[in-house]
Amino acid sequence: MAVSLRRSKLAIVGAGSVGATLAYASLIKGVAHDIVLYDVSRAKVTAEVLDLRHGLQFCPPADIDGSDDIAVCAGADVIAITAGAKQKPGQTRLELAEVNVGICRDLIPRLLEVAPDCVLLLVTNPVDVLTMAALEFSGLGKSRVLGSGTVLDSARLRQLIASSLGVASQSVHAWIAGEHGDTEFPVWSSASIGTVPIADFVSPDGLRLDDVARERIGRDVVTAAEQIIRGKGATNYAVGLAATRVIEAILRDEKAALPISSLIEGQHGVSDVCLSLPSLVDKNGVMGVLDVPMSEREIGLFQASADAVKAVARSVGLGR
Ligand SMILES: NC(=O)C1=CN([C@@H]2O[C@H](COP(=O)(O)OP(=O)(O)OC[C@H]3O[C@@H](n4cnc5c(N)ncnc54)[C@H](O)[C@@H]3O)[C@@H](O)[C@H]2O)C=CC1
Ligand SMILES: CC(=O)C(=O)O
Repeated sequence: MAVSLRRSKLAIVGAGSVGATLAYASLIKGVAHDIVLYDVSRAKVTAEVLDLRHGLQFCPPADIDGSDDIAVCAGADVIAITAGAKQKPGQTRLELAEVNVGICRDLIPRLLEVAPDCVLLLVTNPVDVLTMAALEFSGLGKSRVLGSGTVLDSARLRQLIASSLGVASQSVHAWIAGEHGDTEFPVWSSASIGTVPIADFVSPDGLRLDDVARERIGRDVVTAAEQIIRGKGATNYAVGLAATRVIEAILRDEKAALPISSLIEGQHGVSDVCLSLPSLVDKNGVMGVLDVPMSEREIGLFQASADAVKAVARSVGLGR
C-alpha cells in the first residue's frame, strides 16, 4: 500500500545573513521537506538559493527554492520573518522598531493571503515589538504568532555558565526572561546544573558561581550581540540554530519548553505585551506560557522589561 506523506514547508522571509543562515541550519537539521526563501532582492535570493542547493547532497532529503515573488511562500506551515533593518554598532534593537514595524505592516497581510494556515515566527528586531506587530496585523490567534525571543540569549547564558563551571551546556538548565534586548535578565532562582540548584553547585574541580561571576555572565549575555556586531557587522550562526530549534519544535509537534516571545497575559503581574518566558511549543505555535517561579527581584526586572517594550510599542502605534 502506498503511504502518502504530507510535505512540511518552511518559508523564510529575508535572505540576508540571518535568513540564509537559518535556511542553512534548517537544511542540515532536516526540519522541513520544503524550504523557500523570499526576499525583495532578486539577485540576493537567487544567489543564496543556488549556493544552498549545491549542498543538498550532504543534507537529509529536502528541496530549497526562492524568489522575489511572495507566492513562493504559498502553503507554508511556518513562516520565519527575518526581513528588515539590523543594528549598526552602538545602536539598540529598540531603535529599529519604526522601520521594521513598517515592513511588517506591509508583509504580514500579503503572507497570510498565500499561507493562511501558517504559524508566524518573528526573528526581526526588536523581536518582542515585532511579535506584537505581527499579532495585530495578522489578526491570528495568539498561539499562532511567536518570536524567537530569548532562545538565543538563553543559549548564550548556558554556554557562559557551562564554560565557567566546566560542564556541558546541555546540562545547564537556565533561562533568560523578558525582552530580547537590554532589559533581559537571567532567572538565577531556578537555574540548575543537572538537578542541583546553581547556588549549591560545586564542580569536582571546586568551581562555583558566586554573585560576582553571575553579574558578569548576565552582563556578557546582554552585550553579546553588540560585541559580535562590532567585529563582523551581524550575528547569524547562533540565531540561525536557535530559530531552527523553534521551527523544529513546531513542525514536529514537540510540546517542547522554549523561551520564545509571545503575548503575556497576567504572568507576574504583566499583560498586553510580548516577552519571553519558557513556553510549550507545538504544531499550532504557543501551546502555553509556563508559570515559572521567580524571586521578588526577578519579578521586578520582568515588569521593568515589560514597561520598556510597551513604551516602544506605543511609540510606533502598537498595543494598548
Ligand atoms: N531575534 C534575534 O535573536 C536576532 C534578530 N536579528 C535581526 O534579524 C534581522 C535581519 O538581520 P540580517 O539578516 O543580519 O540583516 P540583512 O541586512 O543581512 O538582511 C535583511 C534582508 O531583508 C531583506 N528585506 C528587507 N525588506 C524586505 C521585505 N519587505 N520583504 C522581503 N525581504 C526584505 C533585505 O533585502 C535583506 O536581504 C535584523 O532585524 C536583525 O536585528 C539578528 C540576529 C538575532
Ligand atoms: C542581533 C541580535 O539580536 C542578537 O544577536 O542577539
